[in-house]
Amino acid sequence: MKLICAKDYKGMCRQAANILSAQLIIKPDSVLGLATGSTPVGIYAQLIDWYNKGDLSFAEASSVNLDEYQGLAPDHPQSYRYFMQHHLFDHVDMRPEATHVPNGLADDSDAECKRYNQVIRSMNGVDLQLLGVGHNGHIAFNEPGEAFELETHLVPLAPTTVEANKRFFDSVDDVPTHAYSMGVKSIMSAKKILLMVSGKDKAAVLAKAFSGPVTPEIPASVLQLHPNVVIVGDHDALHLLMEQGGVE
Ligand SMILES: N[C@@H]1[C@@H](O)[C@H](O)[C@@H](COP(=O)(O)O)O[C@@H]1O
Repeated sequence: MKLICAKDYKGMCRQAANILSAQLIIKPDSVLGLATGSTPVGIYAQLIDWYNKGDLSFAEASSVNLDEYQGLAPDHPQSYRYFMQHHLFDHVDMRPEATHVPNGLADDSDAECKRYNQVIRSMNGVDLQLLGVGHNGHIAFNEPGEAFELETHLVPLAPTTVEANKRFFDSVDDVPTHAYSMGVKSIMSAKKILLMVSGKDKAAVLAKAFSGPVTPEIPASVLQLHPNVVIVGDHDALHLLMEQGGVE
């Protein structure tokens, strides 16, 4: 596990964008596992900037997103499909048919999970998986207590996750109660994982995840078992983990 500590959010986004763009330069047809949330907004902005300067192309790449709220249409401003269009896809040369996000409006949730697993399998593995972490240690929408062997599944969101995400909606009642999420097993099959963490409020969970035991109660702790993880964060998020010496 490698730890990169930047002084602030801007610096960490630049470092993370360096890693993702190096991946695309070395392997232009990379399969990128992409994430949503407020943390990755800055890496996408940096990548768009480099794309506009002609330094980067997504033309041969494809992508698979971690999750999507059940019940939200792709053009709903809080859907993760909308987020990806708005923060990345609409601004770069990624082929629209090469971008994949679960369908929040699927009638049959079991069939949608199977379809999405099939999409992931047909891509022969994710080359680089971008990840954030929730305050309770969730990765994608894998909430505490969920089995590590799950692939894409429908998740009832933890009350703390609904609470944390209500800032994006008009009221807490508008936050969907369920989401489609890649499972821990799908995430762990990526060849490389780039975990981004920012802010003081993530410091405690990060330290628990990487200097404590591997346990489904803190889903991010499973990343200790992955052979190729880079954590990129700002000092606010990483200082506790570094003090505890949790990462060699
Ligand atoms: N499903 C997403 C996660 O993929 C994300 O990592 C988490 C943290 O988001 P933020 O980066 O806004 O703190 O929020 C959501 O629950």
